[in-house]
Amino acid sequence: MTDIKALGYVKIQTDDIARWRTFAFDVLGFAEGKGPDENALYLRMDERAARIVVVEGATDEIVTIGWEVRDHSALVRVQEAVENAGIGVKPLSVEEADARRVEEAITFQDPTGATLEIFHGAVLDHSPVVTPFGATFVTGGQGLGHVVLPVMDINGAFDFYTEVLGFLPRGAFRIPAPAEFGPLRVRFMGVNERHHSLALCPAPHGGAPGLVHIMVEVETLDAVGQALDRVVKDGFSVSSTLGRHTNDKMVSFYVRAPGGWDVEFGTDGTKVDERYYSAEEITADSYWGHDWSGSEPLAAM
Ligand SMILES: Cc1ccc(O)c(O)c1CC[C@@H]1C(=O)CC[C@]2(C)C(=O)CC[C@@H]12
Ligand SMILES: [Fe+2]
Repeated sequence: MTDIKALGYVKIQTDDIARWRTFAFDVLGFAEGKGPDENALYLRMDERAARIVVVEGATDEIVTIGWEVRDHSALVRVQEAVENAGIGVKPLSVEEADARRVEEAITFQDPTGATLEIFHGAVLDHSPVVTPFGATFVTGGQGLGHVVLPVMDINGAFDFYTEVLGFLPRGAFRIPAPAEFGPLRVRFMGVNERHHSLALCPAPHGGAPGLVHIMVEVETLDAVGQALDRVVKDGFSVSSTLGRHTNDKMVSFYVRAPGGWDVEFGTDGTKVDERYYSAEEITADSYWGHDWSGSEPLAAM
């Protein structure tokens, strides 16, 4: 089993922090947290000080993906595995760990070029999680949600995540491609009961934003529908209509975030019990819905 327990946090950079503030708090309905950077947005979903941190910058991109381990020993084991794979690992300084509200973290680049941080000892904020529209986010042992990364060499990246970091394959979705590419598959991977905490999507990756989407889950269908109402009312672009996925059974919609990637906002995801699970290949992304025809092209990926 992997030492990685969950998707812990993500840090995002945007060149339009004002639009992101509206998107995060007035539209999606995250709770507003506090943190060391006065200009950053701290999106709270639960007792963690922040699950999503949005910082101002010249470009729109994913800055870092934080994966959580149980404790110091687990962190050392992950570090050894990554170094044995020939990848350089750097410990974060005490100041850097403090800023992330974790006890200890290491950082390195994954084969897709994404900056990963492995951490333990998340610092909690015990003040009530007051979301502006009353939604409750589903986190806990299932972590923040999931991230989908674009990757040119899907097979190399999949091998790294499964063999070096110990992610569990949670099925695939074969996508049409010319024969010379060989079979191309979106690969789903999990580390806990959430069906997938990570998916790798065969796609050109020319740099920023380096992200296809981030999924967050709420407890009720009403909270999803109400968020979709606010998305439309505030003029954000719906990338995909409401639908139910065939693998994680989640009912979700996708909205274009400022920065040219999507937020998937869903509910009713299934929980995987590893004792009885084997990875399967889906042949449709959804039972119904998920019409992508209105989607704006992804930013320079
Ligand atoms: C198929 C699927 C199952 C569960 C998910 O959480 C989920 O996001 C998906 C869709 C994955 C993938 C994507 O995000 C980018 C656009 C893609 C490639 C499609 O056009 C179909 C599958 C989509
Ligand atoms: Fe997704």
